[in-house]
Amino acid sequence: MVRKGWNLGSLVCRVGSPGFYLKMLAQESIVSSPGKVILHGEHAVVHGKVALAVGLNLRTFLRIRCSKHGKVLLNLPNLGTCLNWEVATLQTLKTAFPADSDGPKSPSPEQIAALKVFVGIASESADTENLAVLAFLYLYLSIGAKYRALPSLEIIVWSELPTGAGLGSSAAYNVSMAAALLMAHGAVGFPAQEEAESARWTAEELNLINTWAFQGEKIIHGNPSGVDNAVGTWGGALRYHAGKITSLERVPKLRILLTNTKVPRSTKLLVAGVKDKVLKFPNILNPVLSSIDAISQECERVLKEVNQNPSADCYTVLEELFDINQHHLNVLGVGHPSLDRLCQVTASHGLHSKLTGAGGGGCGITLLRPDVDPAVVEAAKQQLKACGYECWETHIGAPGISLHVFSALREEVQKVFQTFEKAEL
Ligand SMILES: Nc1ncnc2c1ncn2[C@@H]1O[C@H](COP(=O)(O)OP(=O)(O)OP(=O)(O)O)[C@@H](O)[C@H]1O
Ligand SMILES: C[C@@](O)(CCO)CC(=O)[O-]
Ligand SMILES: [Mg+2]
Repeated sequence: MVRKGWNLGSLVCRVGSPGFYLKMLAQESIVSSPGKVILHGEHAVVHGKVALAVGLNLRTFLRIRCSKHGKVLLNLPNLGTCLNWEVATLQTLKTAFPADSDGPKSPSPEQIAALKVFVGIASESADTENLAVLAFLYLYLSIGAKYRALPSLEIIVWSELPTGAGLGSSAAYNVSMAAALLMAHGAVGFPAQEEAESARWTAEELNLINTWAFQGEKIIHGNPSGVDNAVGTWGGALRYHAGKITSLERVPKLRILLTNTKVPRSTKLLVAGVKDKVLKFPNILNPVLSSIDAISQECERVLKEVNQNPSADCYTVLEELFDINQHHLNVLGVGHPSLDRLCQVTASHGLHSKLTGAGGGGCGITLLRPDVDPAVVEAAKQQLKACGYECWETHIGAPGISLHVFSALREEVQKVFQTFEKAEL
């Protein structure tokens, strides 16, 4: 099957032909993955409960160039980080990443320790920004061990998402990285360009991308459920339950006001805190997790009803579910005064909010009814901005991992990559 997939001159070549991968070594590709909003189920989903999550119309873009200069360049402008290594130096880590015929595996403590020593990160460091470098190295070396090659690469990752704010920035990073590295090894092909600006992979290839991305999330989240990388891979609206992913068909175009409290926090530490609390108070908190599970399932039922015959009662139920879940998340210990303030401000305008993602600061979501008075929304936004928060209306259901033709990217995104065109090795 002849496919296009190139940004430069739309090189046309036959996937799988010997010349195909040689051309890959000289060319570049740009992929992107969406952020996400969890409607219900954050934290409970780590403990086997149902979560409902949707793709967000803010994306992380990754440009990969295979080259022959014998180096690996990792440029992360959102973190102000730009690192490069000789491939020969990375080869020294092969002992921790032996050739492996199996598929994706969880990072071992020994591999993490070896990577931390290699990068020079103190073992007890909780600095989440370093985790991006560890996640990249883990994926580069593990996928290289699987496909028996450590290619010379230049990778730049740039995101529209606020990092560490609960919108799945780590998952969008890991999904984009997994897709790009698998492409570099020819483990996933170049999808037919259905639309001018992006293209998508087969179900089997998406599963492979998602499974590798999940390994990267284990480095950044510690004990992730997998819901975030699932949304980053498939996009749309998903029901996630213990690894089972169900696309929610025809989810209504819920109007959501997204608010970033800008309070930094670490998903890894928040997830670990909830686990410790559940272990300490199982009889108190397991019922809370079960109640959140029921909230997710009731929300799913109501969303279907909204589709069939939208009524005011449906939105009243959705608002009540937001309120109940927010209280449960406070009980789990992942609330924050900034999120309480967000809920109070919107409640004073008759709107209902809850945190989204790991909590502890970061982002909250406010449900907007289709017939809400725009003046009410504007008044709430002004008051939230006066709190120092950033808020914007968004729509949900963005597409998952996609391959882009450079010329079809939004000009702003093109400019970002052109800015780094001359990245020094
Ligand atoms: N564009 C990016 N460039 C480099 N690293 C990134 C980028 N986006 C996310 N990361 C990595 O992910 C970390 C944030 O992940 P974390 O899981 O704590 O927050 P989140 O994914 O935004 O929120 P949540 O997991 O609650 O949805 C950053 O500290 C960084 O290590
Ligand atoms: C808090 C959590 O449930 C969602 C973070 O976006 C963690 C996870 O599921 O990996
Ligand atoms: Mg994350």
